[in-house]
Amino acid sequence: MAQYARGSTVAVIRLCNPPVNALSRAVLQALEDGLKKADADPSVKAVMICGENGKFSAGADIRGFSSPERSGGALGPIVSLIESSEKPVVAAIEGVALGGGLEVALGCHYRIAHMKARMGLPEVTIGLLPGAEGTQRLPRLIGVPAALEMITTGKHIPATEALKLGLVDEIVEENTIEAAIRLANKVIGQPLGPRRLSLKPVPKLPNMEAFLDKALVKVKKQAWGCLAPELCFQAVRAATERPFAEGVRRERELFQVLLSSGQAQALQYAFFAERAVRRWATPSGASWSSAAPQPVRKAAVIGLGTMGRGIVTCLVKANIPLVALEQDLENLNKGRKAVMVLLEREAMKMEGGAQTLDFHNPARLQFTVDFDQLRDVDLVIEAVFENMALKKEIFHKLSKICKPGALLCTNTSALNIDEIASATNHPQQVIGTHFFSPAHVMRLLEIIYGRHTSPTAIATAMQLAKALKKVGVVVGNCFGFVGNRMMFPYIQQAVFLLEEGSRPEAVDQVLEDFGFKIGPFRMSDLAGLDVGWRSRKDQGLTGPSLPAGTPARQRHGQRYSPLPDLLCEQGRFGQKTGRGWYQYEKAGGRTATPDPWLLNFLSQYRDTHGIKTRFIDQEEILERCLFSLINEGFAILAEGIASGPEHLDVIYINGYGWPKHRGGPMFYASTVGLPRVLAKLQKYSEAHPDVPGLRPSAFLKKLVAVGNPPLKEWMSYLSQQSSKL
Ligand SMILES: CCCCCCCC/C=C\C=C\CC(=O)SCCNC(=O)CCNC(=O)[C@H](O)C(C)(C)COP(=O)(O)OP(=O)(O)OC[C@H]1O[C@@H](n2cnc3c(N)ncnc32)[C@H](O)[C@@H]1OP(=O)(O)O
Repeated sequence: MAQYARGSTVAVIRLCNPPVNALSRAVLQALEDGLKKADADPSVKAVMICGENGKFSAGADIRGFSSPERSGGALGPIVSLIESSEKPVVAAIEGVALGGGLEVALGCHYRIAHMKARMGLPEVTIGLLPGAEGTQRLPRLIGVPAALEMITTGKHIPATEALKLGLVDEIVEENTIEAAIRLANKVIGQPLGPRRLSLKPVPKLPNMEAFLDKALVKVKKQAWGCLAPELCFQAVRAATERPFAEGVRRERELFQVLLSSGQAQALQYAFFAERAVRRWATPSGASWSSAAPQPVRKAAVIGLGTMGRGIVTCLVKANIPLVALEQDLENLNKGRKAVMVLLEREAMKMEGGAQTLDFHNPARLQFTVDFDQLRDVDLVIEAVFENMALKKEIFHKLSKICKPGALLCTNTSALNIDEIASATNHPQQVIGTHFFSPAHVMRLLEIIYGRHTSPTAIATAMQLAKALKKVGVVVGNCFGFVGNRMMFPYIQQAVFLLEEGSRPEAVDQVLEDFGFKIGPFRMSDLAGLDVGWRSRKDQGLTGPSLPAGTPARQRHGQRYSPLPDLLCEQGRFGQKTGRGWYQYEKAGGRTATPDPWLLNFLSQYRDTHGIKTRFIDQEEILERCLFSLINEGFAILAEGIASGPEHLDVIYINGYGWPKHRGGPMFYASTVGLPRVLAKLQKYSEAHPDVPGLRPSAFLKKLVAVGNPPLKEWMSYLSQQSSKL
């Protein structure tokens, strides 16, 4: 809704639709009614538009785009109505003015913003473009380069930057509403023509064509298979080439293309999925609604290897006082230097912003080898080597040293949280916090509760994720948790495809064309093949503990590929050694080129094992890799390891480079259609009966049997008893 109130000369229209004043159909109707009322009232000389509860508006109601009665359609004409008003209209921007909200403000003749307000046209991030004439008005107001940047990236800009760009006329530190009413009174009677953006020309650039050509290259490069950025670009280009009305027509055409694209639906699903995972729950009944976090006033990180360094950097950025601990002075000094380099870099990126990094102050960041320094911390994140015995030793020590109630987190990517917790006297305070490398960059934090983890511990870890500006996803305890567990069959299929006749670059290409930033072999080379090798040795799948006489390509009666082990035995660990699935210019090099040695090696391997090489097409590569990953996802859901498909999707988008415009693996499966996923898995499983990862999960079969219900109904088909937790 929108409330209409009339002062002595200025009518106030207040958008109200909590929590963010999204522009629903009802809000738009009320806005239009208010404008018409103000127009018809001779005592009203000016109009002020603002939002309730200190927020202007977060734009169109995103849920409306996927509902049969779409909400966005009516906005463009209302923005025109505002602009054509014969009485001055002032926008009072507090909190956020985003998307359609900013487009409303662009229709106003004047814009005044609070210092702390943020503005942006983030439609591109949900697969759309500003469809209420914003792509035509913004370039006229702030020029093509700045408008293009805002529209194609969707970034939010602070009020101070908006003022510099000319997006707002004034910023205030105190009462924005009063300031806007003062401004409205001041401009009564002044000519409105120059204030109507649709009448202004787009500011010229010395070489507009060359600028646009260059900008398009940049947009395409950043878009990575996503349609919206390029169509946003085309809409802005139309503003530079056509009169306003024609530009608006073009904007509408392009908007329609995006609206009906699967990508917009996937991105909007991802938007809500990211919010849905904040409402965590466990099978035992603990949940976000009843658990309260405990404060984290001081934290500690143990281990300053690659992960620990990134974690320290995140905590410092979140302004949490911190103790960083290493086992000896040599490692401490090495770690400290590396942390300082990261922090200096971060500080440079933040230069000019409101926040500064305080990392030279020992009261905020202390380096030590003394466990006693951990006595007063509220939370510890252990980030040492992935070794159970070592982790247990550390947790045993922590349990004795840390104050009662301190949260004990382990950064592990696969190890059993319950076993680690068993080394302490406080298993309820032990929780897994799986960071992704580089930890100060990647948004995902997988939060793993064990059998005894308390709801308070989960709530505190979720609160920590928020403080670190990460997406926390709560999952149950099993080998590899959610992300890596789903990754195992995907990688396994990729390797089996090599055995059968494919090449690393062919497999990578298919998955990169699908939208992954990096295919499975390039990814393994980047992460280091030795990591998986060590884990397989610990599991007794390879190495000295493998019983004599074990068949080379079979473990526990299932198909096994020793290819990655054989590469490791040759010292081919990936980028770090300059050789892996690819060859690199040098050890530590990053440019992967196909390696003739590997092709020769694969061909010998096939000969040794009597494997007949066959041509494998792109469809098979894609389906075997993705459907086995998705299949594992269904098993995870059925076991109650995650409480919904959204959790798996958020994990994959934020931690594993899954293309967001495809909505995550489970959403993707729903778009492919579960009957098709099932049929393909059945086909591949028949061809490879010794590969359990291709055997369709019972839950997938059940969903197909009940008629392929929409994703949001999947979990209702699981009985309570099916959860193994
Ligand atoms: C029929 C054919 C028509 C053809 C012509 C078409 C013409 C189209 C015209 C206009 C088009 C306009 C396009 C748009 O405006 S699209 C929307 C653009 N806006 C956004 O993308 C903003 C999204 N929101 C955010 O970035 C954040 O939510 C923010 C506002 C910054 C607040 O962040 P925070 O404080 O962290 O809070 P939450 O993110 O948790 O949000 C709180 C709850 O509000 C819900 N929310 C937020 N924004 C929207 C929205 N725009 N629509 C619906 N709901 C929204 C959010 O989901 C949270 O609720 P919940 O936790 O229940 O999920």
